[in-house]
Amino acid sequence: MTKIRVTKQFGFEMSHALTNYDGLCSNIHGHSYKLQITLLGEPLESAGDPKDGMVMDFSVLKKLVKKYIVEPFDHSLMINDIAAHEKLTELGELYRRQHLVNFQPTTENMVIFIADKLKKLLPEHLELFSVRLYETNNSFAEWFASDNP
Ligand SMILES: Nc1nc2c(c(=O)[nH]1)N=C([C@H](O)[C@H](O)COP(=O)(O)OP(=O)(O)OP(=O)(O)O)CN2
Ligand SMILES: [Zn+2]
Repeated sequence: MTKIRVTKQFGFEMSHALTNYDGLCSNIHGHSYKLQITLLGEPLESAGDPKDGMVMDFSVLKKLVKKYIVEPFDHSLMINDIAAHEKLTELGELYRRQHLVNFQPTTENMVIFIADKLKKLLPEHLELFSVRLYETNNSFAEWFASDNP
């Protein structure tokens, strides 16, 4: 059987701040993130099956990633919870979409977070091959399953 990689691309708008960072990104600012999810698997060989010829139906992958990643992240603020907690909780009461996370919200840490989440949600016969996240047009981080056995 032949293994094939399939990729679906997504976008979301999110703001963040890099707490204690030694530059402008220590301030709250936003990005138009571009996310690419790649799965590895064998195309189904089952004549007559609605999913014949597919590793995973792109529309099923879209629903999954939108529900668990894109929709919660879109138009939200992600902040490291080592930052002033009380003030952030107050802010959260004013603005609902706030993620207090136990990591610095860099592109690197976000791909780790996204990969960990998606691995648990995929059907067993499919492997999450890679996650690529663009923070700007010129900067991205990638997670590869092969680098993290
Ligand atoms: N290794 C990382 N370095 C930086 C990250 C990161 O996630 N990983 N993030 C930032 C900031 O969030 C910042 O918004 C991006 O930094 P910078 O490249 O300086 O931003 P620009 O808008 O100048 O990006 P261009 O692509 O060059 O237009 C900082 N570093
Ligand atoms: Zn940034």
